[in-house]
Amino acid sequence: MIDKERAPQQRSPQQRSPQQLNRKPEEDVGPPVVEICSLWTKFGKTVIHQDLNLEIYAGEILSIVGGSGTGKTVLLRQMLGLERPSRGCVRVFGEDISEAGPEQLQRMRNHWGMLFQQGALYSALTVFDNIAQPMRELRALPEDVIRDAVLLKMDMVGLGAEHANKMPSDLSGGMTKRAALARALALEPRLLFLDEPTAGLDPDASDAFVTLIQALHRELKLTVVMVTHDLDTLFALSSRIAVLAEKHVLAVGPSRDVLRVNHPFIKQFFLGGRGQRALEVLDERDEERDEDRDEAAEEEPKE
Ligand SMILES: Nc1ncnc2c1ncn2[C@@H]1O[C@H](COP(=O)(O)OP(=O)(O)OP(=O)(O)O)[C@@H](O)[C@H]1O
Repeated sequence: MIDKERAPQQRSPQQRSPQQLNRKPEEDVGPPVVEICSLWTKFGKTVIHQDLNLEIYAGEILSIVGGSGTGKTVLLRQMLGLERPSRGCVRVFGEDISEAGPEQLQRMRNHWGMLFQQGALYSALTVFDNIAQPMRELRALPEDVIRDAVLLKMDMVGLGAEHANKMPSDLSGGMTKRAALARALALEPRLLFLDEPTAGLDPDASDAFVTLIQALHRELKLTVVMVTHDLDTLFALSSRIAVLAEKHVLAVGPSRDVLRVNHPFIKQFFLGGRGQRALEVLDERDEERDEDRDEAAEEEPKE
């Protein structure tokens, strides 16, 4: 039987053209932490991903953007081993998660944290028990060690110990995100997945949460994979942006390079009013960085 998807097909010029932008990080970052190769996802006859490739490197914050229904969440779930692709590989820390059995999957899951947009916390458990839960599941740590670790994680995300016995329903939106982040960091992962981390937060809480993620990324040397629609969050955090369109990664690279790609979705997504405002923030950040660099150069002793 002929596999229609593998057989040569008539394609539009746009599909035939090479990927418009595929930029790796500039510095030498070693092998990818996540590698997605030739991935296809089909639900019935509907093709969501078609020959999709993406590599995510240690220490970067890689953001995935795309129109509604382009398969961002499905891709994230495939990286987490919650769904299997129809075809292709999803390697995380060098192991093919799409081939992994239940035990291997459980072991692999201990190496990453996930902040879900919805259902971030178990509503019937206190903040403390929510954060302790991944540690308790290991069945290897004594309760006093778990207690100290939970309080440390709470401190890391800016949640005072006085919130430990609160129920999730007693927390503000920002505090709920912080508690969920503390839980995602419970097992000291090297890789963190964020699904719409600032969704539902007011602008101040959103800015504060972005600042927290920046600090944790830097201090814990995390690799972060994020899905977000929010341009402020996107530009503030991303080392690189991967744009999902036409069933594959249309462009991947630093924000400025992606913005230059001439594609209708990219123009519409980034260059409307919201995009202009976010770009101004990016410009300000670049200027501040240049000024810091100039100051540092002036302070350096001359030989
Ligand atoms: N288990 C499933 N069975 C059938 N179709 C599914 C399944 N999961 C996802 N889909 C479909 O796959 C497509 C991609 O879904 P996905 O949730 O990944 O999109 P998305 O890019 O995250 O969209 P949004 O930005 O709106 O959240 C959608 O059309 C969705 O209806």
